[in-house]
Amino acid sequence: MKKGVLLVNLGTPDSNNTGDVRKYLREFLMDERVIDIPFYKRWPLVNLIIAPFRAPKSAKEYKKVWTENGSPLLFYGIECKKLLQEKLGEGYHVALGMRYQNPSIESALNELKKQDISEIVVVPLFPQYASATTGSVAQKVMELTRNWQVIPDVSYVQHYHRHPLYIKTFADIGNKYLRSHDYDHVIFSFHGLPERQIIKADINTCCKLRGEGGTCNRKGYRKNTFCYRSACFETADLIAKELGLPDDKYSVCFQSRLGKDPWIQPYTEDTIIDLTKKGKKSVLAFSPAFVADCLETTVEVGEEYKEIFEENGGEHWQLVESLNDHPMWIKCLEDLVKGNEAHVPELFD
Ligand SMILES: C=CC1=C(C)c2cc3[nH]c(cc4nc(cc5[nH]c(cc1n2)c(C)c5CCC(=O)O)C(CCC(=O)O)=C4C)c(C)c3C=C
Ligand SMILES: [Fe+2]
Ligand SMILES: [Fe+2]
Repeated sequence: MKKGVLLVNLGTPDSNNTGDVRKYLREFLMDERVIDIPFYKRWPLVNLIIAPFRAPKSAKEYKKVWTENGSPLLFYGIECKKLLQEKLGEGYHVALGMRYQNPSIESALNELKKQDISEIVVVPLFPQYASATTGSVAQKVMELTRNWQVIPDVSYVQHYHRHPLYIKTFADIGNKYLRSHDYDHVIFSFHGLPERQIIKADINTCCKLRGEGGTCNRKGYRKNTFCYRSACFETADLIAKELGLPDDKYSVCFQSRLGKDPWIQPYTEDTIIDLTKKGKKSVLAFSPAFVADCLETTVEVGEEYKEIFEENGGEHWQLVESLNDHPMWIKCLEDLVKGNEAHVPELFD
């Protein structure tokens, strides 16, 4: 019998046309774990306001990242699936599903069902746990498998922001830039989340106890590995340690806010403006919540934040590209599938 592996990323539109982008946004944002408000409020907000108004603007941005291979998020997903399959060999069958749009998680599970599979390891392509991403993937897999005649043994990789190979791969890619230019500062810009969502996930009270709108920043936050905000700060500290960056040489911030509710802070835009006020002229920007390049890295960090930096007096802005199909990242995926205990680096002991 083979072991099944289900790689899952967020998903991307089928094409960069406004219609497909609108369809994608509707499916994505109607997920109750993403916009976590009651259905009767979510439906009009998504279908009558956000999706129709955002789709044309987003389609323009998707056109900028689209390549001859389509969306990079999907392209690198397919590459990772192929390379991981080669690495794992015949005892495994690797399938790829997207939480929203295509290839769907349902199609990937059906592919696995046709194999002689005894168990499935689900690897969400999100290093830091969030209910909106990892949680949503787990819920979908449970919904889809609950009526199978033979329910497989399914396990979930919940987070891997501490995995040394994930950390080292980002450091390796970043080092390429650090060796060739003397940067004044480094930023780690993570995808944001509504503040209320991390409060809801606050199983160890790390956010609530730290006050200031529920913050749990910096040292001593290691207990709750399911707090997205904590995990982001820890990720940045681990990459910075690997790069040998002193504390005052890097900042952590959160991008991609949607809507008017407070999201986790500091916001990337504010951090950039702050840095320019402090006279920082050259900045290297990591975006480690993403394991593949996508709209949020290439356009948002690589172009939009660069513009803000330059408008405010900055001179040199460089995005560190994502893990994509880096061999050390594929090795990390192999470790995650095989349940190899990641050595947890001791940061603060
Ligand atoms: C890295 C993990 C991600 C978290 C956490 C996340 C939460 C989250 N996102 C939105 C709204 C949007 N996100 C969009 C794009 C997008 N988001 C992620 C990942 C996470 N999202 C990725 C990988 C991408 C890029 C997809 C691609 O095809 O390139 C978008 C759509 C883009 C746009 O129209 O500008 C929206 C909208 C919310 C509300 C949320 C948490 C609640
Ligand atoms: Fe997102
Ligand atoms: Fe927290």
